[in-house]
Amino acid sequence: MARLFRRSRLRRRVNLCSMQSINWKGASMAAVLDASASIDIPVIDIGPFLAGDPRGTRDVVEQVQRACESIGFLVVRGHGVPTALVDQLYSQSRAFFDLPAAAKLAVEKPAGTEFRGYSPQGVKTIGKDRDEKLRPSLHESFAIGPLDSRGASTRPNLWPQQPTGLRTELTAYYHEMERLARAILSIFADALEVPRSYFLDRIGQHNSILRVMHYPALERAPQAGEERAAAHTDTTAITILRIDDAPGGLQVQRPDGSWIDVVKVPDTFIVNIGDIMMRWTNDRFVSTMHRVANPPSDVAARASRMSVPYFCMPDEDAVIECIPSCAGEGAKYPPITSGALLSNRYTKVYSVGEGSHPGIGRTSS
Ligand SMILES: O=C(O)CCC(=O)C(=O)O
Ligand SMILES: [Fe+2]
Repeated sequence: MARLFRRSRLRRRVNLCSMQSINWKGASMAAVLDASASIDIPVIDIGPFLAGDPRGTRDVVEQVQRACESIGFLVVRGHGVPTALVDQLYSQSRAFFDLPAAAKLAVEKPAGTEFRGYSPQGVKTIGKDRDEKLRPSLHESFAIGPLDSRGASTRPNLWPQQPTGLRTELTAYYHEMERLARAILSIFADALEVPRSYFLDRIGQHNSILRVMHYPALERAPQAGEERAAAHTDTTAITILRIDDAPGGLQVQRPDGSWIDVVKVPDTFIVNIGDIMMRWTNDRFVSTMHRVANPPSDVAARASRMSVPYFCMPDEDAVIECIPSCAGEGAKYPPITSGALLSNRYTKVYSVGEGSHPGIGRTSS
C-alpha cells in the first residue's frame, strides 16, 4: 500500500514539475534553458542528490524517472566532475589521435571480444548487428577497462607511450565516471523502488569501458553505408557521454521515429539507458536508438569531432534479470549474464579478420 501511494504521488508531482530541456540543434541557450511544452531530453541538476538533501533528492528522482520512462536520455549538471579534468583529457586524446598511424597501432586492440586498446577506422561497424549493409564506421577510438586487476578475466590495459599525460587523465576520468555511475544508479534505484544496493551490488566488479572517440574531418563524400556511427542502442546499464559541439553530432530517436539533434550544454554529461537497464526494468526504462550523423558536406572537410563515452557494464557474471518492482505481468527477457550480452554485441560489431578498410578521414598527421 505504501508503495502504491508513493508511486501515484510521484507521478502527480512529475506531471506538475517543469524541466529544462534540449532538443533542436542550433537552438540558442535561451531556448535551451526555457522550460517548454515540447520536452525531449531534460537537463537535470543532480547536485541536490549528491549533497544528500532529502527534498532535492526527491525532485531529482522524479525528473530522472520521467526521462528514463520517456526518451531514455537525460543531461546531467551538478555532477561534480572537474571541468579541468575533462579539458585535459580532451587535449591529451587529441594529441594521441594526431600521432602517426604506427604509433597508435602499437597499442592496437587485439582481435575478438577484447575491447582495450586502439581501434583504427575499418575494424568496427556500429549498428552492424541491425544492418548488414553498413560499411565500417567513420571513426577511430581508444579504450580502457577497469583499472585494478580483479580476477582471471580482467586483462591489462594498453597504454600508449605518447602523449605522456594520457594515462594520468584517463585514469582520473575513469574514477570520476565510476563515482558518477554509482550516483546515477542510486537515483535509478530510488525511482524503481528497489534498495540502492540492488545495482551497486552488481557493479562491485564492473567491467566498464571508457572510450575516447575521434570522428575525423572527411576527405571525400561518404558512400552509402558509411556513417560516423549508425543507429544503435548501447549494451550498457547506462552510458555517460561527453560530447563536443562540432558539426555532425549525436542524434536521438523519439518514440515517433523522428530524430533529435543533441546540442551540447556546457559542463554537462549526457546519460542514456542501455539494453541491460532495459532488461532489468522489463522495458520500463527505454534503451533508445541513437546515432552520430555525418557532417554537412559544406563543412565536412574541417568537421573533426571527439566524444568520450563511459559504458557502465555490470560485473561480467552478473545475471541480468527483471528486477522485482518491474515484474508486472511477467519478465519479457530470459536471464543472461552481462558478459554474454557484451560479447554477443562485440562479435557482431567488430569485423574480426576481415582486413582493414582505410576509411575517408584524416586520422593521423
Ligand atoms: O560519439 C557520440 O556522441 C556517441 C557514440 C556512441 O553512441 C557509442 O559509441 O555508442
Ligand atoms: Fe551509443
